Amino acid sequence: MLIMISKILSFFQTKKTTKVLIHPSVDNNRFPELPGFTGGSLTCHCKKKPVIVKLSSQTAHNHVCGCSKCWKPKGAVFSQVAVISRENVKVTANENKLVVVDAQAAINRYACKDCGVHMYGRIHNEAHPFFGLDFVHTELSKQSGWAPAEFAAFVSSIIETGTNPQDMPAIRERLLELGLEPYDCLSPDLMDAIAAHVAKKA
Ligand SMILES: N[C@@H](CCC(=O)N[C@@H](CS)C(=O)NCC(=O)O)C(=O)O
Ligand SMILES: [Zn+2]
Ligand SMILES: [Zn+2]
Repeated sequence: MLIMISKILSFFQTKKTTKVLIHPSVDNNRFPELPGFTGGSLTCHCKKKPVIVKLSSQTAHNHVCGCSKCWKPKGAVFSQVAVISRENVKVTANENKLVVVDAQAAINRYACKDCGVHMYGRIHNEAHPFFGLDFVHTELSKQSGWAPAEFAAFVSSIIETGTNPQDMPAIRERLLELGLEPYDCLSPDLMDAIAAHVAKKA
């Protein structure tokens, strides 16, 4: 009987203390974007000769992404990724260290070959609905003022990289608590933009 009581107690204690972690940029405070913010620089994790990418505008549609292809910082379950016009993205240092992770993917992700950090993602197919937009991780910037994450995309995909399906209700609950509406593909705005692009082409 005593063993049973202690098992029940420890279950509730674990439940209370287990915190669902999403991504370091959203787990605690999400800072609002700074009006008039005009960009900053992304730096990879290399101590020596880091790759630097200059972004010369604010980003849009920042979100957390659960897909297996987007770069995640160590320990994070989700990636955080935003879009920006490709003309506002310039590699300003150590471009020779960048390699494309998967040339067959719609988004070519340019990663530092030494530290593995993805510096930007680019779509080369002009017919793609998001052609002209690059994908970036603004947490790689020291500047503050970036637009914060607004929603959670590809949530079910985290199961593909090892999340236990049983943990999904708690993860979706936490996302809602953070004000990050969970979607299993992109947000309705972005899905509508894709569908409108397809309809226009048809
Ligand atoms: N379930 C898949 C989803 C992959 C996926 O479709 N990712 C989205 C969000 S980043 C995408 O647009 N991918 C295009 C690409 O990676 O080129 C996975 O986790 O690998
Ligand atoms: Zn690096
Ligand atoms: Zn993704």
